[in-house]
Amino acid sequence: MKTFAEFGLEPKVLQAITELGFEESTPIQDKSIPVALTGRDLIGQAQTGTGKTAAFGIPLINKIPTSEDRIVALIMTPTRELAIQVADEIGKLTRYKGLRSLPIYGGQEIGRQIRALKKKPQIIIGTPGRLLDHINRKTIRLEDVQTVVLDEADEMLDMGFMEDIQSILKMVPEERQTMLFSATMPANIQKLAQQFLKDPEHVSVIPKQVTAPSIEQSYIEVHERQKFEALSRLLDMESPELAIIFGRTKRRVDELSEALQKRGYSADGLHGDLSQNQRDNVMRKFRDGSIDVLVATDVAARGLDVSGVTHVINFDLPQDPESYVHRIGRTGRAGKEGTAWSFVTPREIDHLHFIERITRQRMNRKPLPSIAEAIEGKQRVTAERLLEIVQNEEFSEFKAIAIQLLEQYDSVHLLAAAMKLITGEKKNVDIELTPEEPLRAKKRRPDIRSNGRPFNRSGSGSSYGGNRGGSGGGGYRGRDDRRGSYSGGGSSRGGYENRGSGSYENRGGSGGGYKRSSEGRSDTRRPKSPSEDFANN
Ligand SMILES: Nc1ncnc2c1ncn2[C@@H]1O[C@H](COP(=O)(O)OP(=O)(O)OP(=O)(O)O)[C@@H](O)[C@H]1O
Ligand SMILES: [Mg+2]
Repeated sequence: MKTFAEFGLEPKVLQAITELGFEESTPIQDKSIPVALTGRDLIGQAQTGTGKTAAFGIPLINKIPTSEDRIVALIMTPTRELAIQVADEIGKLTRYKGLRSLPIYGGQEIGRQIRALKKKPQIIIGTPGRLLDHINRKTIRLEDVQTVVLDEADEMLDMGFMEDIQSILKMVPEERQTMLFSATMPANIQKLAQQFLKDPEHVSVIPKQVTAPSIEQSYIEVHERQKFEALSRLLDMESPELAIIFGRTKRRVDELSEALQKRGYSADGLHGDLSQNQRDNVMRKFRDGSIDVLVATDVAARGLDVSGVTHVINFDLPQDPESYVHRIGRTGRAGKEGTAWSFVTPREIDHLHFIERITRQRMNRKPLPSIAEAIEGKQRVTAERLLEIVQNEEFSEFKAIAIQLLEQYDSVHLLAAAMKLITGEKKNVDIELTPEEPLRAKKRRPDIRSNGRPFNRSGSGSSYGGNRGGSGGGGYRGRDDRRGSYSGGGSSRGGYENRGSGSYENRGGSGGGYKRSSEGRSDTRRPKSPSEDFANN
């Protein structure tokens, strides 16, 4: 890995990077920053949590002159929360350079955005719907834009933003640099790339598995009606620092977060039907730790970076392997460890294996946590809290009473009673959730080995289309075959580039591949469109 000083960046940008605490570049930064600095178009793919934001943010910021007072850079994201977060990171990176950046997203009062736009930001980070709104009102002009970034490009397509993106990019001069970034690059991205990118360089840092290696992945087979009990035992057993629980629908998220609150967990829900104020509040509480469980639809699956998320739980399995990859990628970020659990109903086992095959990562099968394990987990947390106080806090005002009590009672008895008090009783409330239909495995099983179309890797320097691989090779090999990791084990060539054909991101095309067209989807899939979970972007 390189130090950032080796990229020849402006001192003020370097200073901001140092302040963020980044010592070395991550593999995707290593590969894409030099390419992006030349002004070339770029398609960047790397696992979740490996610093793609800075990979496009740093070169973008580096090239904007401080004297600039027009909008010269545009970053698009699929969700509002992600726009806010990316704007925040860009803000930190421009701190010493003194550029102005502004998030523009649906749900926020437009007048407020118009006032902020009068301060002449050079960088806009927005969701497509609201951006178009401003373009139509002529409160945003894109005729001077020189750099466009589509973060989570595949998700924007999946959400039906293709037309919006087309309309937006028509307003941007053709002489520009365009970059696409995501951890997953399904085949439909080619259409977007062909239309909007010029001879892009493919920068891919993906080892055999597209999921981040630092995430331990397990599943529990449960019946639909056992799920809530399983969840509460799992939370007790594991005692996450922060956890994100994904549910399939908004109703599910509402019911689940309410149920968790009733049982005494500090939880709240996030989905697209909440007002933006509510959404902001929930995210703020989760980021500052005033709640420790975030229950969410896939609106939270992409890009969100909250430090301290130790656990991701798929209360309901996601429909798409991509979604699985992104959901679990909310943990195990920036080289940290993470744990992902998925609940699978007996009828969904095939679907789980399908996800395993596509992601080339086997999940460990685990039994339903027992009541004893749940209790043990809670006791462990109590003991930790107690020791924390013993070691780090002042409690001398309690000593007199402690001595008095010890004269009358046995110390083990006393301590056990105190622990019982701290742990608290589990609130015994009956919980009933509306059952969700099981997901069904695809009718036509895609065989990822027979449809190999390797990406051109970084350095080969050409676009999609050429370089088609044959079939065979590169099949699923199980979890012991991990190669290459974020924390830098193994060289990037050996680790990331020598996959056989048939890799995850190259499905699609004709025959047998994992398709994203509607015919390929199970009919239980809920439509995902801007009007659904991501309303009013
Ligand atoms: N060079 C670096 N050194 C240390 N930490 C870094 C570095 N670059 C980025 N990070 C941190 O890593 C975390 C993940 O970065 P980021 O959100 O950009 O990941 P990502 O690749 O975009 O993930 P996703 O696919 O989930 O969107 C952030 O907290 C970021 O500040
Ligand atoms: Mg990201």
